[in-house]
Amino acid sequence: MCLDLDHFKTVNDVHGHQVGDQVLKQVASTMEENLRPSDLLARVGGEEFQVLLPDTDIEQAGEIAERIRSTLYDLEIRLNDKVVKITVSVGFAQTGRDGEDIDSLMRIGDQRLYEAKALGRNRWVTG
Ligand SMILES: Nc1nc2c(ncn2[C@@H]2O[C@H](COP(=O)(O)OP(=O)(O)OP(=O)(O)O)[C@@H](O)[C@H]2O)c(=O)[nH]1
Repeated sequence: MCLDLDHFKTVNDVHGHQVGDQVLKQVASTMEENLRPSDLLARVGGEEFQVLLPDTDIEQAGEIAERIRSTLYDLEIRLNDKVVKITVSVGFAQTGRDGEDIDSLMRIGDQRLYEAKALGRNRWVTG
C-alpha cells in the first residue's frame, strides 16, 4: 500500500517546516495505531509511506486503507495554537493479482496512488 499526504507543501508553506515535521510524526503514529502488529509501515520519501500487509486479501486491505483515510480525515492535529488538517491518498497492489516481485508491486501501487491523486485525493484506489 503506497500512501502520500495530500498538498503537504501547503502545510509547510502555511505553518512552516517545523510544524510540517510534527505533522509527519503524528500522521505516522496515527497510521501505526490503525495497523495490525504484523503490518510493516515505512517512510519511503518526504511525505510518502509504504505499508506491507502480509496475508491480507484485497477486501481487508480496503478496510485498512479506509480506516487510515477516514481517521486522518477526522484528525485535528493541534500544535501550539494551530490546528492542522491533512488527508491522504492511497494506491495498492496485491501479490499474485498484480505481480510477484516487490518492484512490480511498488510500481503498480504507485501508479494507483497517482490515480487517486488525479481523481481528487483523499481516497484509495485498488485497480
Ligand atoms: N516539513 C517537512 N516537509 C517535508 C519533508 N520531506 C518532504 N517535505 C515536503 O513535502 C512537500 C511535498 O510536496 P509535493 O511533492 O509537491 O506534493 P504535495 O504538496 O504533497 O502535493 P500532492 O502530493 O500532489 O498532493 C515538499 O514541500 C517537501 O519540502 C520533511 O521531512 N519535513
